[in-house]
Amino acid sequence: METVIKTRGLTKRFGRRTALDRLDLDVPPGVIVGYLGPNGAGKTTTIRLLAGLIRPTAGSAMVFGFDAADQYDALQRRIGYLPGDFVAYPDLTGTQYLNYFAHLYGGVDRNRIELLAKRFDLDLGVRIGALSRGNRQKVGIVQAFMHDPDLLILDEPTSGLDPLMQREFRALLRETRDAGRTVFLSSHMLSEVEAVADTVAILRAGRLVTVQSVQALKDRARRRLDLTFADVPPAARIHAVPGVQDVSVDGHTVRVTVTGSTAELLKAVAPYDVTNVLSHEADLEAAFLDYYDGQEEPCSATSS
Ligand SMILES: Nc1ncnc2c1ncn2[C@@H]1O[C@H](COP(=O)(O)OP(=O)(O)OP(=O)(O)O)[C@@H](O)[C@H]1O
Repeated sequence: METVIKTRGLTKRFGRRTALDRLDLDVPPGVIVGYLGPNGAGKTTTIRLLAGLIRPTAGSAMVFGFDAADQYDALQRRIGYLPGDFVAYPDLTGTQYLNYFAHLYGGVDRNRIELLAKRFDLDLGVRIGALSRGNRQKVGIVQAFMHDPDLLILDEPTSGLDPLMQREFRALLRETRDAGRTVFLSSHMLSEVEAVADTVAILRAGRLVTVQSVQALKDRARRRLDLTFADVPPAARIHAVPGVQDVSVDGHTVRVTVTGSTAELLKAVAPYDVTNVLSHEADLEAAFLDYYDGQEEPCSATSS
């Protein structure tokens, strides 16, 4: 299977500042990758490298087997790019602006433009300068998707969109993925990508910290459990179970926090006549913040 994005030792320095440090990343076709990291982590730098807008200081970024920095012409039609700071010519209407890009792409199905605009409730007859920030962002979204590219590279795509439009946008991403396209989107908010991404790659201070499936991230996240017993077991018995923390007893109910699988805990308490188990949502945010704030060390992970 053709690898869509393949970076090796991809590095970008601005003067003495290393914005991106030896990134090794493989993205297969037909997935949505959420590229996450705190402000200044290097997300936009990576995206600009992949879109061929800046040249790496070292290493390489290959997209569909072409060098993103040197062979952009071969890639232009296959990539849909939405910059984080989308600005368009304010004096043009949406239609004029999109027609201009459609021409650059060598022609685009007008119907598709109309459908996308309608879907996002965007009036293409209005001058871009007169649109609200969210509506300008929608022009950028239509521009990125209108030529039905094989790869979407989207920098903070939902910024400025209201919740209804964010939901519509997520639906569009899923359809795009289900049609076999690949989506690479950056965000600094886990909640934004959790709902839609198959894989998350987490970047911190220019280094890739981890690449894993959203499911794997959930599986290793902390989860709160309330266990109710007819016959409460000794707290020490529960404390002894690997991954268990924060044990508190309230009458017949024992509250615990478990990291990873809850199977060991359930096995350990089985002899004590459990009458009820209440499992709260896994705290994905906490697992994610561990990566953000340096609890988890960087690795040179490669996704598959
Ligand atoms: N053109 C530039 N000149 C100098 N430094 C830059 C330039 N572009 C980025 N940087 C620096 O590189 C680092 C990474 O920036 P980048 O914009 O890639 O981060 P980011 O993860 O996209 O952050 P944010 O979430 O705030 O958008 C930052 O320290 C930034 O100041």
